[in-house]
Amino acid sequence: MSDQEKELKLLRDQIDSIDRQIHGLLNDRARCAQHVAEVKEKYQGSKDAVFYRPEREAQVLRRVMERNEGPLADHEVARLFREVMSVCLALEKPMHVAFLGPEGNFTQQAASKHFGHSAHCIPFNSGDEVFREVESGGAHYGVVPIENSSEGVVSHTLDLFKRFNLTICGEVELRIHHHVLRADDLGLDQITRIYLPQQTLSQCRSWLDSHFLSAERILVNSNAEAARMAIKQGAGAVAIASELVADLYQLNVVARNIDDQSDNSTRYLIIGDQEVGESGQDKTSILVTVRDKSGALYELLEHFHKHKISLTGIETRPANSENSHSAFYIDFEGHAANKHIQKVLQELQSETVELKLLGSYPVAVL
Ligand SMILES: C=C(O[C@@H]1C=C(C(=O)O)C=C[C@H]1O)C(=O)O
Repeated sequence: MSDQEKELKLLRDQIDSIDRQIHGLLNDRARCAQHVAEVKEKYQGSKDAVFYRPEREAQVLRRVMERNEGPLADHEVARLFREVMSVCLALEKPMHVAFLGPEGNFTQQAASKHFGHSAHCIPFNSGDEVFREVESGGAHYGVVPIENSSEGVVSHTLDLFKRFNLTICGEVELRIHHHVLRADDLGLDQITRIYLPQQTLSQCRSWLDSHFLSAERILVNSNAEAARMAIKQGAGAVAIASELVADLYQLNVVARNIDDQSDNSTRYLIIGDQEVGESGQDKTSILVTVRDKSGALYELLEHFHKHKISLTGIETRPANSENSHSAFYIDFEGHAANKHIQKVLQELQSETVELKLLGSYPVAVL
């Protein structure tokens, strides 16, 4: 055995022994999670037991990142623990998660990022269908896009909260990376047709203008459909889509990260029908309807200012009523169980036409 082989053997023996310990500890953890499930069932009943606890998962992930001393990067260890919790939760109860499809899109990536790969994620054709599936109990949770950093708010998603009585249980932030994909191996040569959905065009327009101004742009319903069309049309056709779509359809990535904003990202909401406890770093979302009058928004926001509560987002939506009312979706820091926040909610309640608490949930960790 050479010196190198001897040194490698010693290190690999060490790795084998560490793997045995990790393996044993993982199964110890899984057994604990099974016991947790038994306790939940014992006290809540097997029909009403709430297995997924977003606040606890956020705390576990935050703690993992805080105590991490490397050499593994914080987000890498957190990603590993995300998957460990995902398999443990699946042992307690396999999670069914509805997402705004089709398969392979960024919302699916957001769902996997949030729930890990042991959750069973099912695509639906519209936000309405996702909400309906969760409301009817067909899925435990749903994942829908709410805001993109370059395109702004997805107002259709916001409006669904008026129609459905579901709560927000969490949020996910996903970095969006678009690539140029094609079936042949011509690289960036001879591109005549580009298949892409409208929102992808909005996010990559400058890059496409400067590289392929003369190529025809054909709008399709999703990045996955763009890939299918690029394959079907063959020579000269490319799709703009994600790495996941490239893998799914076995396409070559011929240009990477063509997003006009290098930090292009989308925020997604996790919807469900449970109240989430405090995690220590939470957000609350409400929908308020007020009578139209000058200074109405000012008066509304005054309450937050008075109690020193930071807003993280506000959107105006038509209130959909014959009276002259305006509706606002407001996100702010803090949990509804907090006395401070309860004060503001009480004040708003007495001054608004309607106040709907959409939920308090942990600030996105990963
Ligand atoms: C184990 C629990 O159930 C689930 C699994 C978790 C985990 O694996 O750490 C954490 C929270 C829950 O989603 C728990 O509630 O503590």
